Amino acid sequence: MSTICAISTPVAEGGISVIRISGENALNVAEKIFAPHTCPSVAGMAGYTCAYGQINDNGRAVDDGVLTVFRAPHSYTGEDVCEISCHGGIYVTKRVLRLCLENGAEPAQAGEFTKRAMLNGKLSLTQAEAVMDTIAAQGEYALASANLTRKGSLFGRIDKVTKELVKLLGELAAWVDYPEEDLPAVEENALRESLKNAVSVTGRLLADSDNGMLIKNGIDTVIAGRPNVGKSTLMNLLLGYDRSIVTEVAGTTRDVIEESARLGELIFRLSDTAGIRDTEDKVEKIGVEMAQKRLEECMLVIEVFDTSVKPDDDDTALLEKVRSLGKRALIVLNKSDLESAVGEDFFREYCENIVCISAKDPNDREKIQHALEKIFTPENYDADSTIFANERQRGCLVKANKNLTAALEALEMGETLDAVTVMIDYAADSLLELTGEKATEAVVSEVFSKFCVGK
Ligand SMILES: Nc1nc2c(c(=O)[nH]1)N(C=O)[C@@H](CNc1ccc(C(=O)N[C@@H](CCC(=O)O)C(=O)O)cc1)CN2
Ligand SMILES: Nc1nc2c(ncn2[C@@H]2O[C@H](COP(=O)(O)OP(=O)(O)OP(=O)(O)O)[C@@H](O)[C@H]2O)c(=O)[nH]1
Ligand SMILES: [Mg+2]
Repeated sequence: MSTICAISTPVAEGGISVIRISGENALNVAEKIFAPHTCPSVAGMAGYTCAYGQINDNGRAVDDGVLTVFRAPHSYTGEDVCEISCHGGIYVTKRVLRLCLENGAEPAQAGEFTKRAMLNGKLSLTQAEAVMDTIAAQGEYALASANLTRKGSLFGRIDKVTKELVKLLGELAAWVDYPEEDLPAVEENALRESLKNAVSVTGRLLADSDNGMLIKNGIDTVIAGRPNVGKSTLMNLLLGYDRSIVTEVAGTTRDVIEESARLGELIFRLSDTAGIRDTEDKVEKIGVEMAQKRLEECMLVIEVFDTSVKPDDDDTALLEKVRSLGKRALIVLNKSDLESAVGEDFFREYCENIVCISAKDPNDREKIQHALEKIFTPENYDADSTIFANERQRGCLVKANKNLTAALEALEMGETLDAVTVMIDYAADSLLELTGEKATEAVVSEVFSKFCVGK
């Protein structure tokens, strides 16, 4: 395999930059451009050692720097790796990269270091994806999840099910192909139990993947309520700046206003919507329809009520709708600075998460944060098992889960074992694609194309 090189730090001015070289010629390339001061030769350097020295272009000094050596197979990629850290100027960094290219290394493709790590058995495909999640993580939960997956927790869970399915397939194949042999008959009960277990594990992973996506992309949240209750005021409070227009006119917000807010460790993708009510106004009507649609799609509803007036039919309709959709919800009883016309009790039967605030009071932002953290605490969604699924992994899981469910049904209906076998086969394939053990070149390329060069 060729020897590749790339700048592995951001191409921006900084303290130092790292140029990474990987492949069987890595030490030869480094030898040609780096003259160590602190040891006799690059070729003599052991793995996990470094040297201070001079970076040279045909004997002309380019910079002084530090060379770190990793010896195959003990490196990130599993190959010989040399890392040159030079001063962190954009020009000098690119100059060192060019030197590497002129001395026998080839430019790395996006994600190629990690791809090689995978090809050399250092990482599974899901672990490689977790490397990317680690880089993208913007908070403690996201980092913890990515770390779990990188350490192999997702791979381990899938691998266990896959191994069982493959074993099952082996037994089924032997039984179907050589019925005359005196093989132990496939025990239908045992088969059913294995399938049930596989359905449940994949189902559980799918449920967890929602949480993974939620931590990664932000919680898709709709702020709903009838006109004038203070939805836009609340939106602005959560954002910390005035994004939505606030007026005393009912029907002010007509479009869906979307913006991300970070509260503690959680990121919320907030949508401020038009107040839901019957209206003849053409524009407002469209806004109300959009609000209803978003309400059905979202992951969390913040239901806002004006407690200075008695709840009306629109309020009750919203409470009932959210309850019947089974959404995670927070009830915000707003305008607590005014005299109250309705008690908390009225709302409690609809949802247990209730908070009383005045959206005009900046101090009350914290109350909302605490209430939301309670809904999304790690205990409430089992952060330990949170799997950082992305769309690709999710797609594979959905396929596997569907086929396993179908196989189980077929078995219950008394279909032939041939038919059942085909479905288990599909399911196993999807799981092997998930972990990368049987992913096509196209799938692997797609995954790594999302990486940056130098990773
Ligand atoms: N300078 C530097 N820092 C870095 C990286 C790097 O490539 N270079 N990494 C790049 O992302 C991450 C660390 N990744 C690494 C993963 C494995 C090995 C390694 O030497 N593995 C050996 C030993 C394993 C063991 O004993 O636990 C091996 O696999 O045999 C090194 C770095 C983060 N920091
Ligand atoms: N006294 C008091 N007034 C508030 C509070 N929150 C919002 N308001 C006022 O209520 C009025 C309506 O606020 P908005 O935030 O525009 O209400 P909305 O729910 O977005 O209304 P629409 O966009 O029309 O659906 C404005 O005059 C706000 O200043 C509060 O906590 N206390
Ligand atoms: Mg509004």
